Amino acid sequence: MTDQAVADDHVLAAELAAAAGRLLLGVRDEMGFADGRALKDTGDLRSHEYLMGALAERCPGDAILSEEGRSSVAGKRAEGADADAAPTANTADAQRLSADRVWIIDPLDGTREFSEEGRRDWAVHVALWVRDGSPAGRLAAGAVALPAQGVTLRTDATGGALLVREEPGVADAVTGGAGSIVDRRGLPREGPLHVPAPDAGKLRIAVSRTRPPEFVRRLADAIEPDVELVPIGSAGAKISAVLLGEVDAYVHAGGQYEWDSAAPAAVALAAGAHASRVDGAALAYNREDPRLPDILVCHPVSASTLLTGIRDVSDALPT
Ligand SMILES: Nc1ncnc2c1ncn2[C@@H]1O[C@H](COP(=O)(O)O)[C@@H](OP(=O)(O)O)[C@H]1O
Ligand SMILES: [Mg+2]
Repeated sequence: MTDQAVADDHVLAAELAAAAGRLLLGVRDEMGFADGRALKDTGDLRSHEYLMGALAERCPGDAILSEEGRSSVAGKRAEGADADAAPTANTADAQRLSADRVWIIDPLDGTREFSEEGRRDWAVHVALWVRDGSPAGRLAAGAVALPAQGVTLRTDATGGALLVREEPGVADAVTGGAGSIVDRRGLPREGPLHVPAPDAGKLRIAVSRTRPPEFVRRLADAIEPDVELVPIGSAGAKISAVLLGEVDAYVHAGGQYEWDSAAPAAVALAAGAHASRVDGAALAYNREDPRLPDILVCHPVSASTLLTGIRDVSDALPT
């Protein structure tokens, strides 16, 4: 076992995220949108089982941390599954914390949006953390599939990031989280992904659709550029929107877990973005406690404005 990602890990992350995404599109087609609860649970669990099985087969020695593999995930039932069958469990904590390679996955990020007809702001996250000799280890590979938008964003073996367009024609014109129309007809099948710089004097900040943190409104008032808050579901879809130039930043605090940001942060860093905690500290993964409650992703030119602005409104930060 190496302590670094090998070239195939980047490809594998993207293949698995995209395949889970296709599975989820099939679940939506099969079940429709009449029973949102059943659709969410079935999507979460079927994608989880697919990814757990595929990773166990392709990387049998690696540890896995999945949102749906926790012992606390109870009461969810996938349609068509054995009612008594519990989700496949994560690697035990003690083993995960001493492992050299840990896959951190969110089988369905933006579960709420997945269950709403017509919404395309939901994602599949597959990230690989490796022990690299440093105390915190590092994210070595990551992929974020946006199945309803027909694209996957991923890291590559050169240290950069790629935008992969799935099945041309699936999503030629797609609706972004804020209802904007994003036309991807001209995109090549695969190309380099670099975070674009914002226009001067203006900053579009993505926030949660359903629980936008109040402090981001305060931040918007406190900083110099003219700020527009753009509600989008899913951490992966929001960070992808930054990397695709649909917004300029994602700011969140008040609660989240490692699986919500590991894969999108890996891609963001590889695409040249700034990605950190809201106090500027590095994002750290494969910790004993998977809570990772806040994050800032933006182009590096906006980082000091946003970090200073956040510090200035820190009395409003959720505790
Ligand atoms: N305050 C909070 N506490 C815990 N998780 C949160 C959270 N705010 C957002 N999240 C998680 O972050 C992801 C993106 O949320 P949002 O769309 O509101 O921005 C969601 O993941 P899941 O959909 O995988 O549960 C959501 O559960
Ligand atoms: Mg999530």
